[in-house]
Amino acid sequence: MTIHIGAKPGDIAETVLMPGDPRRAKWAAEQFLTDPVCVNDLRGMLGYTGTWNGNRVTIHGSGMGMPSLSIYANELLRDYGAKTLIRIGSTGAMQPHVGLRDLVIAMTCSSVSTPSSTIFRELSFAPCADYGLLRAAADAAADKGVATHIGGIYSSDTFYDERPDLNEQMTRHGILAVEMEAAELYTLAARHGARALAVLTVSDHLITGDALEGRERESSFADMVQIALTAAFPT
Ligand SMILES: O=P(O)(O)O[C@H]1O[C@H](CO)[C@@H](O)[C@H]1O
Ligand SMILES: O=c1cc[nH]c(=O)[nH]1
Repeated sequence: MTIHIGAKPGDIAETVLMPGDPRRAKWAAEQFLTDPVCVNDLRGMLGYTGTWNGNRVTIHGSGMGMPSLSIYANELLRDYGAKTLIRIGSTGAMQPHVGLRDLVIAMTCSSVSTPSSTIFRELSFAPCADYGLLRAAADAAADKGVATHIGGIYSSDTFYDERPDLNEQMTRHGILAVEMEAAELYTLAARHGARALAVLTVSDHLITGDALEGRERESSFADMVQIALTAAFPT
């Protein structure tokens, strides 16, 4: 047990899927895992371990924003020996050609800051995905026929953003979409010699203002979870 995760040693699998929303962790575990067992509920941050196609997997919430994800990812990597972390999250599209329900796989993550920024001082560290996971997720998405965009994303510290000028610069520089956790996830994985990837579903569009309804979210989130699992355990 750590300060924020109540799981016993051995309760957490080496592969962990991390949605921001703890209830998405419960939903995904119930939908996709065989014999899921709740291994953490401290602070309501749910984590489940079960198997997928015979492979042991944990699905654990990260909370919203990099400070929250950083706590859980640090403890999963340092104290529970996690080796592969895949974020499964929602994202807001920043390009006209990226549509609602499309998948975005984050190759790199730009940010204004992350909880790790202070250790880099003058260095502008470039958090990037594990290439093997990225390639496997791209293959899985292609096999499934899901519209998918692979490239740079923006990991923001704010949901209610007051910098339209910054968003304009990111759109201008090809950033596909915005979310709030992946840059720190990639940085921590690099520090701990682990693999990380973010597979995201477009839930809303910053340019058009369109947004998915609740039911539509569920079905497109299912594609994302399946693709993340297939990427973690390619056949
Ligand atoms: O759907 P999740 O995984 O929570 O991800 C996105 O949604 C939250 C904001 O509503 C932030 O956590 C953002 O990254
Ligand atoms: O962080 C997020 C997630 C979804 N949509 C957004 O606009 N921002």
